[in-house]
Amino acid sequence: MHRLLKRQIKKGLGEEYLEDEKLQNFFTLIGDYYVEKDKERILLENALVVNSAELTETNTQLQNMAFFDSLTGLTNRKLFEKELELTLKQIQRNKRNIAVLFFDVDHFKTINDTLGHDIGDELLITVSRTIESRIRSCDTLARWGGDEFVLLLDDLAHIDDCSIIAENIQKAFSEPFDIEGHIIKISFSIGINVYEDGQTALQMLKNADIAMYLSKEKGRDAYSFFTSDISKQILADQKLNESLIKAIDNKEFIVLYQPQVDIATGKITGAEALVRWIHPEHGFTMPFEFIPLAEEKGYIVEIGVQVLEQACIDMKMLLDSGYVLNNIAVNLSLKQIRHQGFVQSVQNILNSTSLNPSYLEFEVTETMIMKEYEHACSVLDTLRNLGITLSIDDFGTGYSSLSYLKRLPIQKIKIDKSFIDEIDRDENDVEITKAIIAMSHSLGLKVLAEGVEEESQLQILRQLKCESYQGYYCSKPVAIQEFKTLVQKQNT
Ligand SMILES: Nc1nc2c(ncn2[C@@H]2O[C@@H]3COP(=O)(O)O[C@H]4[C@@H](O)[C@H](n5cnc6c(=O)[nH]c(N)nc65)O[C@@H]4COP(=O)(O)O[C@H]3[C@H]2O)c(=O)[nH]1
Repeated sequence: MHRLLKRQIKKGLGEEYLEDEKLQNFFTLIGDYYVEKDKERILLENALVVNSAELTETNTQLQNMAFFDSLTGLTNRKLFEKELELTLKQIQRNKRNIAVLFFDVDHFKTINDTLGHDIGDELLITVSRTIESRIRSCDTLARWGGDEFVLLLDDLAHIDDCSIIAENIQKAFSEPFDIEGHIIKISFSIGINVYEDGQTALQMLKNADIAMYLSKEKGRDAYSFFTSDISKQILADQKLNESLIKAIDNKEFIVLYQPQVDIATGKITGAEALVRWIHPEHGFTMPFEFIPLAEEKGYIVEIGVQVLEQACIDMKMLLDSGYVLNNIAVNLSLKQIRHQGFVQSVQNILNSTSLNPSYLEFEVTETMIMKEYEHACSVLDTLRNLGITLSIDDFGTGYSSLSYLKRLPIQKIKIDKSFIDEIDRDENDVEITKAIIAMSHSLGLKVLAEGVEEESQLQILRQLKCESYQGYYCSKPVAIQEFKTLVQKQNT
């Protein structure tokens, strides 16, 4: 027992209380709690002013403060940890299945920021009551902090019951809630750790938290079980994240160029700029290995600036050296379009590199535009007004809706590689490609076919009056020097 406590118990309540086991436990816990919170002294004095008749009531109040969350009334973190430790001790003697579930409310910050903290608080109370209504009395639900909750499932008949309970809870949140007139729909990212021999309370909680992050990566509104593979994956992601931050500072990215070819003349008319990362340890790293994380974390905004700058510098150099080319195409991500300073940074790069905007083309995908249609349209209108060309990448894999195409300030459609792969064997692909080309032409748009690898594919595209293509048939993406050689060879 804490020395100060001992002294105060002796002074306030008498020596005999020192032997009271219940009281010792109670005070030790309270002492622990407030030592952490730096409020030990105040609470101890409060606790010891009481006489024995008042002790029970004061105990209850103090216990409430120390072990329960004041907003939701749920068990708090401290008590949950103690209960979990106790349960783990019990299962050494009496074997049974237990699991810890870690819950995080998806996008809670947005709700708090937009609707205010009072609504956020009400929502957390509703969340608590709703989860409570879906669990058994032997389970313990606690508020971990902020918008995080933990659940201890005790005495599970079968491990699979964890999934059933998680799905049941998800189902309880499938309909929106009415919080003081605001209709709010929420979901959870859930991580599950099923107890395995030797695990400590801390490990169980940490593992459930790691599994919760996997659910976030899956796109939220999901539950995931902890496995040692996940742990490796999360560690690898953390490492990738750290090296990506360094890569931006150290400018470790290079830009390759894939030729775009006029089908009628066979001449290279432009190129698509494709980023590569020269990782200091792993070397040449392809976009699929880092672009998804860069998009998720928002680093794509800075990487995009570096790629755009390099592409504009190289295009200007090519034009100044006498190469006859029409365009340099650069991929855009949704995060870039959303970024407030994006249009200004494009303007700055065009100014500093002195590239005429009519040579620059931005590629956007249908899916990206549909996610934020109004805002995307307004940014694309501004870019178009600067004189930049806009094209739709991966066409045919998203919405492919005529009405939205009509509204967008685009000049070119890039037919997705998946329609070209078997165009020389599959009549359906020929029909789809024919329809896309006819529709694009009727809207006054040019068409480029992606992923052309064979002469037989090119022949069909020629018959279908597709203007240009890109693909390994001409060249893989190459460094600027090699691109220059290709243009010299092909265009003379
Ligand atoms: N098998 C095969 N593949 C072909 C052929 N022709 C082209 N490709 C590949 O198809 C991808 C075309 O780029 P994308 O659709 O814009 O798809 C790009 C784009 O979405 C993204 N990406 C690349 N660079 C950037 C960038 O600077 N910014 C952003 N936001 N995304 C980028 O990464 C994706 C993949 O880029 P890459 O790995 O360079 O892969 C490139 C290219 O190498 C072919 O004939 N056969």
